[in-house]
Amino acid sequence: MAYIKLKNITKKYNKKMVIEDLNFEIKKGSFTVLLGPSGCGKSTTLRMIAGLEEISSGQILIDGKDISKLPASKRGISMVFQSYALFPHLSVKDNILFGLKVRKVAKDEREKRLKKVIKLVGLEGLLESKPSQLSGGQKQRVALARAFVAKSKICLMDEPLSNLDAKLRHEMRIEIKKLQQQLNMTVLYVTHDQTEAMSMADHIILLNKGVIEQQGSPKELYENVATTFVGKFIGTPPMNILNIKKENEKILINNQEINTTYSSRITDDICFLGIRPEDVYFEENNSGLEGEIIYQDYHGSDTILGIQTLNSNLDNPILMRIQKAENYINGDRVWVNWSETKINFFNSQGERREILS
Ligand SMILES: Nc1ncnc2c1ncn2[C@@H]1O[C@H](COP(=O)(O)OP(=O)(O)OP(=O)(O)O)[C@@H](O)[C@H]1O
Repeated sequence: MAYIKLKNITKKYNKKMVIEDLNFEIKKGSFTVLLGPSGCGKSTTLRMIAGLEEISSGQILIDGKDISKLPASKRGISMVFQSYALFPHLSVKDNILFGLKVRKVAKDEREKRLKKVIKLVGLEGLLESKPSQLSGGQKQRVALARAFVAKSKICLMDEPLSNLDAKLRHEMRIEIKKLQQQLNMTVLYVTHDQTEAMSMADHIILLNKGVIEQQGSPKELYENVATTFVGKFIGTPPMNILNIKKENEKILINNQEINTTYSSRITDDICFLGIRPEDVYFEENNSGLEGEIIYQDYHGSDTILGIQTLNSNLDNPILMRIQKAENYINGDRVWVNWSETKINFFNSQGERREILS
């Protein structure tokens, strides 16, 4: 059963529609990530659930109860912000306990919870420090401790790791996920970073311009792409989206004629072919699509090659991921292909079309 439910949520700022008829459900104890490009309405959605922003229409239900009109303090939700939102003049301890003091939680109980949470997030020895004396990672731990000490069942996190360096961000991802499981919290986490979403989420809701493009587990979004937008958004590097069209019974991909077994099934509405970089391979016998290597992006265990196909004025090269790239140099003429079972087809609107099954 849904624990948090958004029903027909609309949000307008003045006359500008930012969220339009948004519906989704979140399961109790799950880690859900609201993902999408900058400006798509993620923070607005989170802030409406928290009660920091009014909804224009619709309903927000928690455990079956409509909380749309409840003030933020009565919703039983804690929140962690990108900017940490710590009080600079208060110590770590007082920052963490601030909310409990406001709510007049007894001193004994406060101390008990503080001890537990400090151990949980690893802030021992820093209780008397001021935020200005802490690193970014330590400040974020204080913000997490403050959210956890409230013992709310729901925690909303708005890009909490964006201000940290790559290594720390990676460590904190694992820690936050671990803490969420230990505390059995329901987390809704906002990010524009798909790698973060893929590594942390049980469930991803991918937003585009205020509407849901696709939702599901990370695996579902990677392997069962609903639209070209999802293909281009999920995956490092993203899915290759190539032009495909039928002309006099011939199939042209990026303006090159290619032999396929599926040509009879290509209908006029099919406009794009999607293929993951790991599914692209070199064709030894000079068949497939012809192109030129234009860049090599070395990652140690593998290399991403960018291949510009001939006769195409497209900006985007075909990306392929290979294990050993030392035999290739930029400017090499190559032929690439892919297994037909790995192809995704899309119509002119970018929606997936099943034609091979
Ligand atoms: N207070 C406001 N007044 C007017 N427009 C706003 C306000 N807050 C947000 N918006 C607009 O609403 C849209 C969604 O903003 P929101 O901050 O929710 O996006 P986001 O997906 O969280 O983006 P980011 O990742 O950049 O934070 C944007 O077009 C933004 O300009």
